[in-house]
Amino acid sequence: MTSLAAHDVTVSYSRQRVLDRVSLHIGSGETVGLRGPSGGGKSTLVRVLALVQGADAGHVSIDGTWVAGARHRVPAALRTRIGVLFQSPREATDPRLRLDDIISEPLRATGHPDAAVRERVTELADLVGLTADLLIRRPHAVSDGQLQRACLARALAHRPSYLLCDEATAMLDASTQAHVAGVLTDYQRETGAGILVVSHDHALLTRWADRVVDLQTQERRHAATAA
Ligand SMILES: Nc1ncnc2c1ncn2[C@@H]1O[C@H](COP(=O)(O)OP(=O)(O)OP(=O)(O)O)[C@@H](O)[C@H]1O
Repeated sequence: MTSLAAHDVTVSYSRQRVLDRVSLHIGSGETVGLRGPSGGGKSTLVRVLALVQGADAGHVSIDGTWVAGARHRVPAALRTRIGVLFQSPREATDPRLRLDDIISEPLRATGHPDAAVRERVTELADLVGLTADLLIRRPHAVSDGQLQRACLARALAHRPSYLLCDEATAMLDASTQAHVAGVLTDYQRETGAGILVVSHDHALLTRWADRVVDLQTQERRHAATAA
């Protein structure tokens, strides 16, 4: 099965071990929920899976290709197969950029020509429901929900095979939350993408995910094995 997977990933910050031999896989077409206590390392695991943060031990594989190291050593062709959506769109965007520039960032970074970028931005804006008048505004002039839609468009820019959603709908009102979930579900149906949904909201996870992984339970299992 094709999958994005963490294999025995361990991460510590100073002396604090945040992830201890954590393994998790997200199969193509599958939606996996991830829950765990606050500060338990969920966002750290997302960054490791997104290939933007290295692990102290263990590694990540994407469709059978094993990856080691942090972002700068990972080829763009692998990185662009993973899209990430974070909780706070304001922290995840440059306040000086217009929404259309935010959406086009990953395409420009990989050297797409201007005409192709413009065409793809229009397509993505349509997909997430952003009108032309919103695309020329900067983050301060749009709502959190509108900005999160731009972040969703940016996450989909390279048509990723895997999408990691880190509390991505937690700050949104119910209707924007449903819209974002709908766009992701449609995208998954069309492309067979695998999706990881990190959330504290148990009801949301059981409604949305095919299976739910509890980070704490997984780490306790290791502790029991080691004892
Ligand atoms: N770059 C960093 N440097 C030092 N400590 C960090 C760093 N990033 C995270 N931490 C710490 O690691 C622990 C795990 O953080 P992380 O954000 O991964 O957990 P989380 O499960 O996503 O938490 P939450 O559910 O509250 O968002 C926390 O104690 C956090 O303070």
